[in-house]
Amino acid sequence: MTELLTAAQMQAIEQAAIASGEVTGLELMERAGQGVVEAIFEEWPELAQPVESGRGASPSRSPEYLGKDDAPRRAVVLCGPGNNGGDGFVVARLLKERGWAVEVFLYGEPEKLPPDAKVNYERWRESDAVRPLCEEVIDAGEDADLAVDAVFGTGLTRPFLDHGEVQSELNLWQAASRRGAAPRVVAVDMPSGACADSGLYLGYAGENPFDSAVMANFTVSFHRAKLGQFLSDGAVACGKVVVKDIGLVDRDSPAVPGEVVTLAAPSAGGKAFGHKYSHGHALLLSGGHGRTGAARLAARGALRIGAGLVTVGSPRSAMMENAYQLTAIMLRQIDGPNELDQLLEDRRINAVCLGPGLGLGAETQMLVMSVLKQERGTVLDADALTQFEQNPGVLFEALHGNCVITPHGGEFARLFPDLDEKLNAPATTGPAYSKVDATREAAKRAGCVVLFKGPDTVIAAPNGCCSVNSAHYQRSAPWLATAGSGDVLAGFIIGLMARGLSPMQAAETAAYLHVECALNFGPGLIAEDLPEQIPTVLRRLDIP
Ligand SMILES: NC(=O)C1=CN([C@@H]2O[C@H](COP(=O)(O)OP(=O)(O)OC[C@H]3O[C@@H](n4cnc5c(N)ncnc54)[C@H](O)[C@@H]3O)[C@@H](O)[C@H]2O)[C@@H](O)CC1
Ligand SMILES: [K+]
Repeated sequence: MTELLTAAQMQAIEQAAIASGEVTGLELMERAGQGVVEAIFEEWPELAQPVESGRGASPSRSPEYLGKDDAPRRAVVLCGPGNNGGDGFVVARLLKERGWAVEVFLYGEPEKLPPDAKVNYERWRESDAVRPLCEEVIDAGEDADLAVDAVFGTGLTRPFLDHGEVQSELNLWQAASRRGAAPRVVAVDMPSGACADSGLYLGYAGENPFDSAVMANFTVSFHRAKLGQFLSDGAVACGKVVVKDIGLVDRDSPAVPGEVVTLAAPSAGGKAFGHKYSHGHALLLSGGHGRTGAARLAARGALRIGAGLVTVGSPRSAMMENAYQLTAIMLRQIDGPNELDQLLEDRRINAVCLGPGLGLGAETQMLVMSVLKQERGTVLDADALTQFEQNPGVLFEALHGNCVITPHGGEFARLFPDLDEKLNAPATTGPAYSKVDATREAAKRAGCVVLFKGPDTVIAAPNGCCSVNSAHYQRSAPWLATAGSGDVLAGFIIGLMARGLSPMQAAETAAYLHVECALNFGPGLIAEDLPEQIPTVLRRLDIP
């Protein structure tokens, strides 16, 4: 797991390091600029060679040593009014020291630059010009190898909509550069205009920022990745995230609590020992005739992920339909809450999932209430959530600490309309309200773990623990958005809860493995394929 930082957390770490006397702001800025340059050449080693050379040119050669056929590499560097701009001046200088031809543009007034950025501005000005940020960037950049976006980083507080034509040009370059037809775009810390906490582009009310805002081929961040690089638009706009160490140490800062982590491969698992009952018994409730597939998908997920026993509880109308299609999974007839209560007298059934395909109506509400009374491991998904659209408070009162609810965007809006409104309101000031903020508030209100689905799945517990399961960058699996995939996720969670994982651990592990299953299968995936990937995925991750 890696910690993701908000802008405030990063600033607190930086300030503490400077206050301790270990390092100065100027040194940090120099390391940040060095980190960017290092990352550029690691990502694109060919840029270390002068144009047309290819004869073993040294990356550190200065222009006077270029061969007669060699032309220097060219960059445009766009600097902003804060320390992100300061990093940009360092990058410009270091590239120039490597023999590059560099043109620098500044958004803002030089005399207002913060002290460290001003020092680096002046160092650059000793030998070179700085032009105000203007459309000429486009002409200057068209034949360049590289465009460096150092306009705004973690300090963005309001929309950056000025110079829209320059931003959309950077946007076009990052797309065209993949075909080798334009300069590559590197963002320093964040693509400018996107909020480092929420990933939202500020000021794009109802518009698609991906048409016109800055997008990068890759983004170089410092010390730790930022939340906004994994959430919402930010997870698309960064292109890829490289984190460079600038010599800071983590410190607990009571002023800015709230650690959020990205999930890594789980070590939990271990079905190596024990009786089938010691791995728990999960019950999943099926919908009626014609609506049974969702529960079976979830049940298959629960069994594959290692629940000792899995039972589908089915109404009479769907018994035959379920019986034809279940083998290792057991089947019990359950008509209504009384029969459910009777079955749950068997205390070995330690985890219950309901919602997928269950249908809407009074009976669903009674079944949910009946299960919640039992305080057993419970996962509520789909219809079991939508059922409470009119009276979410009733659900929140009944939920307890041994539950996980797994809303997608629509279900989240039904249960938490005010949080959804805040999340989807046009972001105009930074740091903007994020999916992490919304999920944390939801978990507190619901009194249980909330797993808010999406390519940026956020999981939060009522105590504030929070993680992001990102299906972006090297874990991008767009084919996971397929019918029934959420049912399998609910099944994975309940299977792990049956095996004794805590609700938070179960939700995190299931979410991680769900994406791994999709990656393992690849395009063409349908929900039925997901549980079948579990054996390979567990073997690959060395989970016995
Ligand atoms: N925090 C750290 O530890 C380090 C930070 N560094 C760099 O410093 C950056 C943060 O610097 P800053 O806090 O100065 O923030 P930024 O450089 O992101 O810019 C913020 C400045 O611009 C103003 N501003 C915000 N939105 C604006 C808008 N839309 N239009 C006009 N002005 C606007 C703010 O009032 C502030 O003065 C990081 O992203 C990183 O690149 C690095 O130098 C190294 C270490
Ligand atoms: K930037």
